[in-house]
Amino acid sequence: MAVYTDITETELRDFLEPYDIGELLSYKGIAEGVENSNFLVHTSAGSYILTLYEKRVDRNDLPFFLGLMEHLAQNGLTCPLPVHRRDGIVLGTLAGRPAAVISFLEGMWPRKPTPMHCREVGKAAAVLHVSGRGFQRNRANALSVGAWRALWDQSASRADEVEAGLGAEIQTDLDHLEGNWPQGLPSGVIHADLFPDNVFFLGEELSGVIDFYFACNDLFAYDIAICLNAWCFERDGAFNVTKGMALLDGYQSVRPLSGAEADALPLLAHGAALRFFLTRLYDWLTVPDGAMVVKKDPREYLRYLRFHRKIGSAGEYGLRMGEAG
Ligand SMILES: Nc1ncnc2c1ncn2[C@@H]1O[C@H](COP(=O)(O)OP(=O)(O)OP(=O)(O)O)[C@@H](O)[C@H]1O
Ligand SMILES: N[C@@H](CCO)C(=O)O
Repeated sequence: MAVYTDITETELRDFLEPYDIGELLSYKGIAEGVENSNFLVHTSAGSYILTLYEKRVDRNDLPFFLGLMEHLAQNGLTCPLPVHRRDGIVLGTLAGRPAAVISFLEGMWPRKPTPMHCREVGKAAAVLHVSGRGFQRNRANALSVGAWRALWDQSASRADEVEAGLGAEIQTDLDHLEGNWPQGLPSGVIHADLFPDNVFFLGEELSGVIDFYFACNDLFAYDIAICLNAWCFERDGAFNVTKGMALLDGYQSVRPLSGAEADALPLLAHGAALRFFLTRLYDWLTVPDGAMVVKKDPREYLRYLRFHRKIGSAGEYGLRMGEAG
């Protein structure tokens, strides 16, 4: 359970007092997620999510994340809305952490994504990219290629605990990705963590996207690369090209890719796999004492990055240029 910081009922009642969301009836920690502490809060007015922002979230970034949710919701993407207090403020402090209340979104995330889910998430990613265009704030991607070496350095000495001989392999990847990372591709606001557990469905309908706490300005195609990793591999580590095709067709039904974006996709997918491998590895080796959190296995992403190294062109992911429908 990702509850790094616990709260008492009294603290919560005091925190909720400036909001117009009725009387507190119950609350409980949410047994999912690895980044922040989340609570489901029931009041006489309905259900809400209370988030206490933890280690990877910089308080100065919160106006970007919370403002972005409002902007996207107003421009065609279904996502949670931050709840404003009576004085208009959306960000407070609870148990020493920055904290916000956001609206509760109905739906379930897909435990076994199908090509239908992949097509819908591809579409939603493109809608997000297009809807984000007028958003006035900017946030650099703190976990892009320039940050990976420092992240690796924090784990490198213990990486053999995960797999012997990993050091040289990851160094080679870092050199290759740093030396070849594309410049000048179309960019804007990206989600940067669009995994199945952040996308809700009601039946076959995508009912909303959550968890904007890695959102940033970066290459649109990098967001697609993250999705290919998160949605299109099977449990046995095999890439499912039918899912890849569905995801890329779904994306291109809203925003077609340029030739340069298509050419860059294998490298971006390789980089995306390394990014999630590195954060998982760091957490695997250093998760805080006392936290109840299900750690994610870095080896899953090690398999993926080994796969991407061998990809010659985006067609191998199922990309069809000029013929998506
Ligand atoms: N607006 C919402 N409506 C309904 N449920 C939500 C909402 N926000 C969060 N949740 C629930 O809380 C869980 C964790 O939320 P979230 O993914 O934002 O946490 P996190 O710690 O940032 O996780 P992650 O590991 O995905 O980064 C979700 O899987 C979902 O069950
Ligand atoms: N989606 C991430 C965790 C949250 O950043 C992962 O699966 O590693």
